[in-house]
Amino acid sequence: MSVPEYGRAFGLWREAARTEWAAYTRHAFVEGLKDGTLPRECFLHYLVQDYVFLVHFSRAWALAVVKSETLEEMKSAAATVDGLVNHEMRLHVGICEEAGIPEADLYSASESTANLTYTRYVMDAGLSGDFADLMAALAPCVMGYGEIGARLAGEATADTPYRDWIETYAADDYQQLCRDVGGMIDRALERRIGTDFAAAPRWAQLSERFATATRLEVDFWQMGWDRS
Ligand SMILES: Cc1ncc(CN)c(N)n1
Repeated sequence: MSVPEYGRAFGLWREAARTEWAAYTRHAFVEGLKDGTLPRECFLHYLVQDYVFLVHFSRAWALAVVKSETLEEMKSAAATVDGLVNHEMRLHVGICEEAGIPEADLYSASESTANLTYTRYVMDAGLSGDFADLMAALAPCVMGYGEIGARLAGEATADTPYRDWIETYAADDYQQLCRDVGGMIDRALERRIGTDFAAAPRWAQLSERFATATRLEVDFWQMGWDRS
Protein backbone atom coordinates (compact mmCIF):
# COMPACT_ATOMS: atom_id res chain seq x y z
CA MET A 1 0.00 0.00 0.00
CA SER A 2 1.31 3.47 -0.82
CA VAL A 3 1.47 5.90 2.11
CA PRO A 4 -0.93 8.84 2.05
CA GLU A 5 0.59 12.25 1.20
CA TYR A 6 0.19 15.01 3.72
CA GLY A 7 2.43 17.72 2.31
CA ARG A 8 6.02 18.49 1.31
CA ALA A 9 7.51 19.39 4.72
CA PHE A 10 5.91 16.34 6.33
CA GLY A 11 7.31 14.08 3.59
CA LEU A 12 10.85 15.43 4.14
CA TRP A 13 10.63 15.22 7.94
CA ARG A 14 9.23 11.70 7.74
CA GLU A 15 12.03 10.57 5.43
CA ALA A 16 14.74 12.15 7.61
CA ALA A 17 13.32 10.33 10.68
CA ARG A 18 12.52 7.07 8.89
CA THR A 19 13.85 4.78 11.65
CA GLU A 20 11.88 6.53 14.39
CA TRP A 21 8.87 6.77 12.09
CA ALA A 22 8.81 3.01 11.48
CA ALA A 23 9.18 2.36 15.24
CA TYR A 24 6.15 4.62 15.80
CA THR A 25 3.80 3.58 13.02
CA ARG A 26 4.63 -0.15 13.25
CA HIS A 27 4.91 -0.49 17.01
CA ALA A 28 3.72 -3.80 18.51
CA PHE A 29 0.75 -1.91 20.00
CA VAL A 30 -0.33 -0.84 16.49
CA GLU A 31 0.10 -4.35 15.11
CA GLY A 32 -2.00 -5.62 18.03
CA LEU A 33 -4.79 -3.20 17.08
CA LYS A 34 -4.52 -4.53 13.54
CA ASP A 35 -4.83 -8.23 14.28
CA GLY A 36 -6.91 -7.88 17.44
CA THR A 37 -4.30 -9.47 19.73
CA LEU A 38 -3.74 -6.32 21.82
CA PRO A 39 -4.99 -7.10 25.36
CA ARG A 40 -8.09 -5.05 26.21
CA GLU A 41 -6.49 -3.81 29.48
CA CYS A 42 -3.60 -2.31 27.49
CA PHE A 43 -6.02 -0.62 25.13
CA LEU A 44 -8.11 0.87 27.95
CA HIS A 45 -5.01 2.02 29.83
CA TYR A 46 -3.81 3.72 26.64
CA LEU A 47 -7.23 5.23 25.93
CA VAL A 48 -7.56 6.84 29.38
CA GLN A 49 -4.07 8.31 29.01
CA ASP A 50 -4.85 9.39 25.47
CA TYR A 51 -7.90 11.32 26.65
CA VAL A 52 -5.61 13.28 29.00
CA PHE A 53 -3.10 13.60 26.15
CA LEU A 54 -5.75 15.14 23.93
CA VAL A 55 -6.63 17.72 26.59
CA HIS A 56 -3.02 18.96 26.64
CA PHE A 57 -2.57 18.50 22.92
CA SER A 58 -5.59 20.75 22.39
CA ARG A 59 -3.92 23.37 24.60
CA ALA A 60 -0.85 23.18 22.34
CA TRP A 61 -3.03 23.71 19.24
CA ALA A 62 -4.68 26.62 21.05
CA LEU A 63 -1.19 28.05 21.53
CA ALA A 64 -0.79 27.72 17.75
CA VAL A 65 -3.78 30.07 17.39
CA VAL A 66 -1.88 32.58 19.54
CA LYS A 67 1.35 32.11 17.54
CA SER A 68 -0.34 32.38 14.12
CA GLU A 69 0.79 35.10 11.72
CA THR A 70 -1.95 34.66 9.10
CA LEU A 71 -5.68 34.07 9.19
CA GLU A 72 -5.17 30.74 7.36
CA GLU A 73 -2.89 29.53 10.18
CA MET A 74 -5.34 30.73 12.79
CA LYS A 75 -8.32 29.04 11.10
CA SER A 76 -6.45 25.78 10.68
CA ALA A 77 -5.26 25.72 14.31
CA ALA A 78 -8.74 26.63 15.59
CA ALA A 79 -10.32 23.91 13.40
CA THR A 80 -7.86 21.37 14.81
CA VAL A 81 -8.74 22.32 18.40
CA ASP A 82 -12.39 21.81 17.46
CA GLY A 83 -11.63 18.45 15.82
CA LEU A 84 -9.76 17.26 18.90
CA VAL A 85 -12.13 18.33 21.68
CA ASN A 86 -15.46 17.89 19.88
CA HIS A 87 -14.79 14.86 17.65
CA GLU A 88 -11.71 12.75 18.39
CA MET A 89 -12.32 12.68 22.17
CA ARG A 90 -15.85 11.30 21.56
CA LEU A 91 -14.22 8.00 20.59
CA HIS A 92 -12.47 7.82 23.95
CA VAL A 93 -15.57 8.79 25.92
CA GLY A 94 -17.76 6.24 24.10
CA ILE A 95 -15.41 3.26 24.41
CA CYS A 96 -14.53 4.02 28.04
CA GLU A 97 -18.20 4.48 28.98
CA GLU A 98 -18.95 1.03 27.54
CA ALA A 99 -16.11 -0.32 29.71
CA GLY A 100 -17.60 1.35 32.82
CA ILE A 101 -15.19 4.28 32.97
CA PRO A 102 -17.13 7.59 33.16
CA GLU A 103 -15.83 10.75 31.49
CA ALA A 104 -15.22 12.46 34.86
CA ASP A 105 -12.67 9.72 35.63
CA LEU A 106 -10.94 10.34 32.31
CA TYR A 107 -10.59 14.04 32.95
CA SER A 108 -9.16 13.50 36.42
CA ALA A 109 -6.87 10.54 35.52
CA SER A 110 -3.29 11.08 36.67
CA GLU A 111 -0.84 11.41 33.81
CA SER A 112 1.77 8.79 33.10
CA THR A 113 5.37 10.00 32.74
CA ALA A 114 5.37 9.24 28.99
CA ASN A 115 2.24 11.32 28.58
CA LEU A 116 3.53 14.24 30.62
CA THR A 117 6.89 14.22 28.83
CA TYR A 118 5.36 14.27 25.37
CA THR A 119 2.69 16.95 25.82
CA ARG A 120 4.95 19.30 27.76
CA TYR A 121 7.70 18.87 25.16
CA VAL A 122 5.27 20.01 22.49
CA MET A 123 4.03 22.89 24.62
CA ASP A 124 7.60 24.01 25.29
CA ALA A 125 8.40 23.91 21.56
CA GLY A 126 5.63 26.46 21.08
CA LEU A 127 6.42 28.58 24.13
CA SER A 128 10.16 28.82 23.53
CA GLY A 129 9.95 28.81 19.74
CA ASP A 130 7.65 30.13 17.02
CA PHE A 131 4.78 28.70 14.97
CA ALA A 132 7.18 26.62 12.83
CA ASP A 133 8.76 24.99 15.92
CA LEU A 134 5.33 24.18 17.23
CA MET A 135 4.19 22.65 13.92
CA ALA A 136 7.31 20.44 13.70
CA ALA A 137 6.51 19.07 17.17
CA LEU A 138 2.76 18.65 16.48
CA ALA A 139 3.00 17.04 13.02
CA PRO A 140 3.95 13.45 14.07
CA CYS A 141 0.82 13.18 16.19
CA VAL A 142 -1.62 14.37 13.54
CA MET A 143 -0.10 12.66 10.51
CA GLY A 144 1.14 9.52 12.23
CA TYR A 145 -2.35 8.47 13.27
CA GLY A 146 -3.62 9.36 9.79
CA GLU A 147 -1.02 7.05 8.25
CA ILE A 148 -1.68 4.27 10.79
CA GLY A 149 -5.47 4.54 10.32
CA ALA A 150 -5.20 4.41 6.53
CA ARG A 151 -2.91 1.34 6.60
CA LEU A 152 -4.87 -0.55 9.23
CA ALA A 153 -8.18 0.08 7.42
CA GLY A 154 -6.78 -2.03 4.58
CA GLU A 155 -4.78 -4.58 6.58
CA ALA A 156 -6.74 -5.23 9.80
CA THR A 157 -8.33 -8.62 10.38
CA ALA A 158 -12.10 -8.62 9.87
CA ASP A 159 -12.75 -9.50 13.51
CA THR A 160 -10.39 -7.10 15.29
CA PRO A 161 -12.31 -5.52 18.19
CA TYR A 162 -10.47 -2.27 17.49
CA ARG A 163 -12.36 -1.42 14.28
CA ASP A 164 -13.94 1.77 15.77
CA TRP A 165 -10.51 3.08 16.69
CA ILE A 166 -9.10 2.28 13.23
CA GLU A 167 -12.05 3.84 11.43
CA THR A 168 -11.80 7.08 13.41
CA TYR A 169 -8.34 7.70 11.93
CA ALA A 170 -9.00 6.15 8.49
CA ALA A 171 -12.17 8.24 8.06
CA ASP A 172 -12.34 10.90 5.35
CA ASP A 173 -12.64 13.74 7.86
CA TYR A 174 -9.44 12.72 9.69
CA GLN A 175 -7.58 12.14 6.41
CA GLN A 176 -8.75 15.55 5.16
CA LEU A 177 -7.54 17.14 8.42
CA CYS A 178 -4.08 15.63 7.80
CA ARG A 179 -3.97 17.00 4.25
CA ASP A 180 -5.22 20.42 5.35
CA VAL A 181 -2.72 20.67 8.21
CA GLY A 182 0.08 19.44 5.90
CA GLY A 183 -0.73 22.10 3.31
CA MET A 184 -0.96 24.79 5.95
CA ILE A 185 2.44 23.75 7.40
CA ASP A 186 4.02 23.99 3.92
CA ARG A 187 2.73 27.53 3.46
CA ALA A 188 3.69 28.51 7.03
CA LEU A 189 7.26 27.30 6.41
CA GLU A 190 7.51 28.98 3.01
CA ARG A 191 6.59 32.23 4.72
CA ARG A 192 9.21 31.82 7.48
CA ILE A 193 12.14 29.91 5.96
CA GLY A 194 11.65 30.12 2.18
CA THR A 195 10.62 27.51 -0.38
CA ASP A 196 13.82 25.44 -0.32
CA PHE A 197 13.14 23.93 3.10
CA ALA A 198 16.20 21.68 3.26
CA ALA A 199 18.55 24.59 2.48
CA ALA A 200 17.20 26.82 5.25
CA PRO A 201 19.43 27.35 8.35
CA ARG A 202 16.53 26.37 10.63
CA TRP A 203 15.73 23.13 8.81
CA ALA A 204 17.97 20.82 10.88
CA GLN A 205 16.48 22.06 14.13
CA LEU A 206 12.91 21.72 12.85
CA SER A 207 13.65 18.19 11.64
CA GLU A 208 15.11 17.36 15.05
CA ARG A 209 11.92 18.55 16.73
CA PHE A 210 9.88 16.29 14.44
CA ALA A 211 12.16 13.31 15.19
CA THR A 212 11.98 13.94 18.96
CA ALA A 213 8.18 14.12 18.93
CA THR A 214 8.16 10.89 16.90
CA ARG A 215 10.31 9.16 19.55
CA LEU A 216 7.87 10.39 22.21
CA GLU A 217 5.05 8.76 20.23
CA VAL A 218 6.96 5.46 20.39
CA ASP A 219 7.22 5.89 24.17
CA PHE A 220 3.49 6.57 24.33
CA TRP A 221 2.64 3.24 22.64
CA GLN A 222 5.13 1.54 24.93
CA MET A 223 3.38 3.08 27.97
CA GLY A 224 0.11 1.55 26.74
CA TRP A 225 1.77 -1.79 26.03
CA ASP A 226 3.41 -1.92 29.49
CA ARG A 227 0.42 -0.29 31.25
CA SER A 228 2.99 1.90 32.99
C1 LIG B 1 -0.47 9.96 21.57
C2 LIG B 1 -1.33 10.35 20.41
N1 LIG B 1 -0.79 10.73 19.24
C3 LIG B 1 -1.63 11.10 18.22
C4 LIG B 1 -2.97 11.11 18.33
C5 LIG B 1 -3.87 11.48 17.17
N2 LIG B 1 -4.43 12.77 17.35
C6 LIG B 1 -3.49 10.70 19.54
N3 LIG B 1 -4.83 10.64 19.76
N4 LIG B 1 -2.67 10.31 20.60
